[in-house]
Amino acid sequence: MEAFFQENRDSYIKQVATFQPSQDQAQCAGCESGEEDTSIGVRVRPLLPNEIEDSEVVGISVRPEAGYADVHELRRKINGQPTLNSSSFRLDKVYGPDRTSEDVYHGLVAPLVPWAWGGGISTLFAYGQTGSGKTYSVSELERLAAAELMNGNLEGNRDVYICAFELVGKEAFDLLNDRRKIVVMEDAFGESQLVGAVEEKPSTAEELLSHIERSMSFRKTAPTSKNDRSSRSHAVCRIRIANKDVIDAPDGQLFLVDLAGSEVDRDIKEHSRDRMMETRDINVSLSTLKDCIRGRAMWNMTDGVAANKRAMNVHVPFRSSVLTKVLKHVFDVKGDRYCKTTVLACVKPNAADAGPSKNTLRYAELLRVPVPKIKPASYNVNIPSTWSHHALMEWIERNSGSPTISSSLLAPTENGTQLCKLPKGEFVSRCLKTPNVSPEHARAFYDKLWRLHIDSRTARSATPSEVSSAIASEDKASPKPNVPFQERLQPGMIVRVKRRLRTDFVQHAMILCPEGAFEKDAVNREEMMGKKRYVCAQIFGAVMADAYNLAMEAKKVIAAEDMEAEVSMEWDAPTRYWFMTI
Ligand SMILES: Nc1ncnc2c1ncn2[C@@H]1O[C@H](COP(=O)(O)OP(=O)(O)OP(=O)(O)O)[C@@H](O)[C@H]1O
Repeated sequence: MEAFFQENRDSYIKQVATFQPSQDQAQCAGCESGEEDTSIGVRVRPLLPNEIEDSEVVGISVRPEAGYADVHELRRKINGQPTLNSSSFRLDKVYGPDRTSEDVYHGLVAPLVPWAWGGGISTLFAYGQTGSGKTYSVSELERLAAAELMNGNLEGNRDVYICAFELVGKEAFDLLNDRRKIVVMEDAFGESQLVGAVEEKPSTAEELLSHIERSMSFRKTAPTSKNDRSSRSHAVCRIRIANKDVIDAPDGQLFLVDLAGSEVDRDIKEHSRDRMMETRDINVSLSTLKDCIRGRAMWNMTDGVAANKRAMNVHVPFRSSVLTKVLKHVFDVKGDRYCKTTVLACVKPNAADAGPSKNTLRYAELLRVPVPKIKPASYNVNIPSTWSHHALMEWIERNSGSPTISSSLLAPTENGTQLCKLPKGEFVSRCLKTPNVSPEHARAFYDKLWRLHIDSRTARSATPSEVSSAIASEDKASPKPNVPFQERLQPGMIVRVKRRLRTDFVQHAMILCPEGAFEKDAVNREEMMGKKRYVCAQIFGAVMADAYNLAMEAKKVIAAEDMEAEVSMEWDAPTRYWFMTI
């Protein structure tokens, strides 16, 4: 085949230069977009000086406006004549050899940084054939992301932490600590932890970059037939961002993952047994990763509604490889945090590598989950995902308590779905921009919207009357607002206890009955003591922020004078916790 290619080289170059896509592809430009939280792009690197010296031929062309990359192969017809066989692949973003890393960053990667800064989880994966430019691209993109994170243009006070590790087979090694072995474990809350990993806390972009560069120098490399310094591991750089303004907000996380290069069978024939096993492990984990990214994108697309038949068929096998286990929170559909994921497929431009490039692009195309053309659901006051920007503004103005949270500061452009996806830290920070809004108020309002959203998702299969009655009961006004608090005390009421009685955990209690209610002389006893006392069940703070446990077994007698205010809490069946309402 090599001889056949060389004989027809000039004709091949001419045909590639005059390649015309089919009419329907040319017209398809912009008609279909991928799932908005997952974007897939491709970068074709330029021919390298040594490849130009060897007179290698370019076999990939790009059509960035239409979103296509075309791979051209020379085939022999049955009559022995050469013919051009072109395969076209559609992606969200396409970058040709003349595009810079800055172009790739601004077009594809930039949204990940503010998302993580606001408390969300963002992940960039770069994958492709060995020698296709993954490490080159990821290190450039890391440099640009580090500059944006640390240049002080992003709003709010944050602490930035970095850790870097590589995954080789089933093992993990710390790239910031002399490649010491670390252990990936799932903790009691089901979160993946890196036991023994060193985390650095840089305070400038230069410091952050120097940690990234140091980690790269420890990475395991080996020569392959396509790259003298091929990375034989998946390198993961995790930048954790702690919100100093909203202490209990979950940390934002930015993962930058440079995946090990995939090799095709013909390139691994010369490998030793160990190298063959290593390559097999890499290919298996890449295949699992594909299933996970695609499964998660499909789940997001269905908005997690289990009643939806499509969602029930979604399987995300994140436990099948160490790589996806480490990134569990990105793929676990039971997690309650929205994630942004970007995949950069890297390909070589060489005609000789058309086969592997087609594999990379086919894989990339598979990750794209086209958005089905569904008629948007009509507006429903109880379903935030149906709210337009205007309806959302009105809802915020009416339901955010006192003082009213400014809707234009909280949701300047968002609609209901977008606001529900906003990470908690970002939501609370935006609320705090309204003067006199306290962090507790902001958090309670976040919980109110989130609960409405969860209720609307779980109750979509219920009848409309069931849904509206469940939600209406949440917004009930206090029945006797003008009667003094001490005179309204009654069983079932939740109260805040005065500071002097509080322990670290107990600030609230539910009144069960007057003290001695079951004794014959109950009334006399109350009169004798001259003050009302109640048997109360204590309410403890739960592990989740703003959540509480009612401990019926932990009873305490509390005098009415030691109770300072009524507190409104709601029972949340899905989480089995009590939550404070406004
Ligand atoms: N966009 C680009 N512009 C210029 N040179 C590039 C570009 N992308 C990659 N290169 C060069 O191509 C070579 C291979 O790139 P790199 O090592 O990043 O490949 P890789 O995909 O990470 O390979 P492996 O999987 O084997 O580690 C390097 O010499 C790199 O400098």
